[in-house]
Amino acid sequence: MGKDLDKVLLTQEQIAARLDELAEQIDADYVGREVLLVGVLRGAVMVMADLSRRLHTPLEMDWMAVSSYGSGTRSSGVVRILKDLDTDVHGRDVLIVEDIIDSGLTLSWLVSNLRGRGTASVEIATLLRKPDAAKVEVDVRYVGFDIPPEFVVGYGLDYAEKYRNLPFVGTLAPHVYGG
Ligand SMILES: O=P(O)(O)OC[C@H]1O[C@H](OP(=O)(O)OP(=O)(O)O)[C@H](O)[C@@H]1O
Ligand SMILES: Nc1nc2[nH]cnc2c(=O)[nH]1
Ligand SMILES: [Mg+2]
Repeated sequence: MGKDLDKVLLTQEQIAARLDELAEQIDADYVGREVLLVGVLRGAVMVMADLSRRLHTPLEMDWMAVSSYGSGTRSSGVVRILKDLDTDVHGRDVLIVEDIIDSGLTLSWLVSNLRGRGTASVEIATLLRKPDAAKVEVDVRYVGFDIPPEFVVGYGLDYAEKYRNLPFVGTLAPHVYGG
C-alpha cells in the first residue's frame, strides 16, 4: 500500500460494484431521455470514465473545472470557474458527476449556476459524500458511499495533486500532511 497511506477505505472491487448499482438506477430514471454528463475536473475523471461506461442511456459528456481547494485540505469557500462548459445546457437534462461532496460548497454553487442557464433538470451523482454535506441544501440523487469525515485520496482524489491514480480510495498517514 505504500508508506504514505494509512488505510484502504474502499477497494477497487467495492467501487466497481457500487458503480454497477448507480448506473442501473440512472438508466432506470432516464428512460426515454438523453443525459448530459457534466464532469467536474479534475477529481471526477475516474468516476466519469467508469460510470459512463456502465450507462446505456444515450449521453453526451462535457467538463467544467472549478476549484475551491487549491493545494490544502480545507475548502476556501470561494468557487472559481477555471474552465466552463462548451455545451449550451439550455433545455438539457444535466447530471453532474463528482468524486466527493465534502462541505457541499462546490456543488451547491454549481447547481444554481447551471439552473441559471435554463436547464430542464440538474441532478448530481457523486461517488463519495462526507457528513458536512448535510449542512448545505443540496439534493444529491445518486451517492456511492457515505464516508467518515477524513481526508481521502485516490480514484481521482488528490493531496497536493498526488495519488489521483490510485485505483482505490484510502486515507493518508498523518506524517504526509503534518499530523
Ligand atoms: O464539497 P466541497 O467541500 O466543495 O468539496 C468537493 C470538491 O473538492 C474537490 O475538488 P477540488 O476543488 O479539490 O479540485 P480537484 O477536483 O481538481 O481536485 C472535489 O473534487 C470536489 O469537486
Ligand atoms: N482529496 C480530497 N479532496 C477533497 N475535497 C474535499 N474533500 C476532500 C477529501 O477528503 N479528499
Ligand atoms: Mg482536490
